[in-house]
Amino acid sequence: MPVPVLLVTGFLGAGKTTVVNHLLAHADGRRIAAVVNDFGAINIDAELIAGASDGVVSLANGCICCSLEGDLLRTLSTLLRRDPRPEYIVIETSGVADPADIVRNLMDPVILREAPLETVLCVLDAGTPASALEDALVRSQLRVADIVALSKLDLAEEGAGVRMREAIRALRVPAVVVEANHGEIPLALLFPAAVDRAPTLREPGPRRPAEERFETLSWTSDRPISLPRLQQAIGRLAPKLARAKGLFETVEQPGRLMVFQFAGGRATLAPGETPAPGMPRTRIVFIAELGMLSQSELDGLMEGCVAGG
Ligand SMILES: Nc1nc2c(ncn2[C@@H]2O[C@H](COP(=O)(O)OP(=O)(O)OP(=O)(O)O)[C@@H](O)[C@H]2O)c(=O)[nH]1
Repeated sequence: MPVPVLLVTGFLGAGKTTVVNHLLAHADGRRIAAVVNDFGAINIDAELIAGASDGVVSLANGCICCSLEGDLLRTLSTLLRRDPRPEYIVIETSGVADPADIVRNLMDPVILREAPLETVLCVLDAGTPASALEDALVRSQLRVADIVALSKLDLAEEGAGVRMREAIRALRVPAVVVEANHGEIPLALLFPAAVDRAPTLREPGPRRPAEERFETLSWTSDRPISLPRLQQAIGRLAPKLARAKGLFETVEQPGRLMVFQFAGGRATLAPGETPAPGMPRTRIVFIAELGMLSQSELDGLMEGCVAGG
């Protein structure tokens, strides 16, 4: 039996991991394998994806639309050889990935037969400004979508949903648009009931490598972080950042990890798990357009956040 693949795309911080997490948490016993690609050296997303019924495979330190394309195909082959075989495979791309290249790779005849690309889901922050919808990467992510999930409607202005639907229609995106409240999308929509039909052949657009536009810097430490100092540092870094996320222990609440997210100009903190032995207590990745942020500037600001720093 072929294993249908769901490809989840969408810009940095749009809400892809939230959708994948929701999907895995509502798998109802279905074996769903997740392949998660974080562009940086540390794959925070793989750690944030909990409750995966058939394991999470993490692809880090590169982008599956650029340098890791071979890794993706090898990973899929390995997943297909698992016993028992997964019933579904979800691939979460990094927010900087142009899915056109991934779709092209998934059109490989063997993969298409064994793990056909069933659905491409693009998660779109409902608060995305009109100008950002003109961005070539965002357009490419939208253009390959079968379904566009509008996230963060709870944070967006009134009427944002209607405006986004109109904007998507104006871009001639041939997708079904749904609302995803904190990642809530019915599984049946993403993996329609198995029908005996040939997989859809797709014609992706031109290549646009993500690694030429964004870079990921990371910062790790074994010392806890002072929250007020971190807030100050993030305030200074914010204008340069496209996205940041990480896990850290605070001076204020030792022994417990906090999950830090910076997306769409908004920073949030949520309680996380207890720190795993052997892992640095603080791991944060920062994604910026090339040349916007240097490692030395980042190190300087972040070193100032640790206790006694
Ligand atoms: N209020 C609100 N927050 C949301 C919603 N969906 C996602 N978020 C938050 O948005 C932030 C980014 O969500 P992620 O799911 O990590 O985004 P992502 O697209 O996986 O991010 P990258 O993989 O780094 O590009 C997190 O803090 C989420 O909790 C939503 O519907 N409402």
